[in-house]
Amino acid sequence: MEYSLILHSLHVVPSPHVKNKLFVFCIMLSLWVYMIYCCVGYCSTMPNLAYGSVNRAEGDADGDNRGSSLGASRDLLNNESDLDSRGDEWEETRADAKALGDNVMSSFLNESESKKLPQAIIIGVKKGGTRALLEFLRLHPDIRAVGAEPHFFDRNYDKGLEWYRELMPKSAEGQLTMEKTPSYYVTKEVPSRIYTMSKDTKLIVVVRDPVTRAISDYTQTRSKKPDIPSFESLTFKNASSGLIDTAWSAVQIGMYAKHLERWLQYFPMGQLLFVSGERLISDPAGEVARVQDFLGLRRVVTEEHFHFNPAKGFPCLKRPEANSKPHCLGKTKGRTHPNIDPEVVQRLRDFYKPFNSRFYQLTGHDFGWD
Ligand SMILES: Nc1ncnc2c1ncn2[C@@H]1O[C@H](COP(=O)(O)OS(=O)(=O)O)[C@@H](OP(=O)(O)O)[C@H]1O
Repeated sequence: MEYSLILHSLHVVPSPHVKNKLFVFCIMLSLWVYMIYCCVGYCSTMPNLAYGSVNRAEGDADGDNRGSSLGASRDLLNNESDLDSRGDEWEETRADAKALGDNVMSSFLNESESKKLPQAIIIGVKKGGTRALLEFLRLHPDIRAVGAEPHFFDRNYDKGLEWYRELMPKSAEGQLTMEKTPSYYVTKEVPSRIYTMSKDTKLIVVVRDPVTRAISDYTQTRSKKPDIPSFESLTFKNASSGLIDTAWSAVQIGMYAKHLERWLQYFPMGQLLFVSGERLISDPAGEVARVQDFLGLRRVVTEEHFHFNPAKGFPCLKRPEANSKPHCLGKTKGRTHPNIDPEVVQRLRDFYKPFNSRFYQLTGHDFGWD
């Protein structure tokens, strides 16, 4: 009896009324799923206001160097930088994890998006303002940028171009792919390697007064290793000679002309853009306009995207369309510098003078550091 009932129920044919209800339910369900994917996809193609996540993560990352996801660190100039950049990578990788999630969703709908090798790279300089520039540019809808520093051309070159491409976010036709790794500018092997990838790569360098840059570099190292010797003693080869120690990376990076000459063996001057780190703070919209022009993009990021925060002393980002609070970079950007003996500062100024003059001559631009 039970057996025949089961058989009967298996062969029950739903009435037309039930069929209609099922049909409508299926349509509603598909529409609902489609709308959710649309919303997520739309969000990921909006200008990327990653500041919030960078900001939060920076607070956590300060003084903590765990979690570098981009391979073993190796700095060709000075080991201390390994420690420095790992902290940055950690905070930036978290911002990227979010971007990656967004990418997965948006590409679900847009099959035409693909990962591309970067057509433009911010190659330096360390402590010049590279993070600020990249975050400003990420507001542009035609730019897709990886937040973490890939260090492909200096530390991870043996992993191959496919490894590098995989790190990039997906981009649609007409969008530019970018990355920033400030150590590229001073690493001997990098110009030829980028040239081998593509001789058309656009190169952006954020430069800043080399003396302030050196102090900023030292401040970052000291925040991780409080016991290092004083800036004054590291500046000189030894106390008695009074000779500047050009082997110290904090000093060496600021000899911009010397490094530029290496790049010019591979790339014409017109393929490099030098952004003033000072103007990036005093007139961010002006500097970003130059960068957008250089990249051949519409001037989308403008004055209305910046808000100067007097407490922080730096411009922060805002989205004019949303009435949201401006987002500033975290506390690892814009640190208070220690007071340095003015005599040592002057010695460094004198040391950099010929390098600066040569740099102004090569770039055709006086950055006003002297
Ligand atoms: N908008 C904004 N907010 C905060 N900080 C800003 C900004 N614009 C430029 N800067 C300057 O950027 C300096 C850090 O440079 P980088 O991002 O190139 O550093 S790093 O090489 O990636 O570690 C950082 O250096 P310090 O002031 O020495 O911390 C800042 O002076």
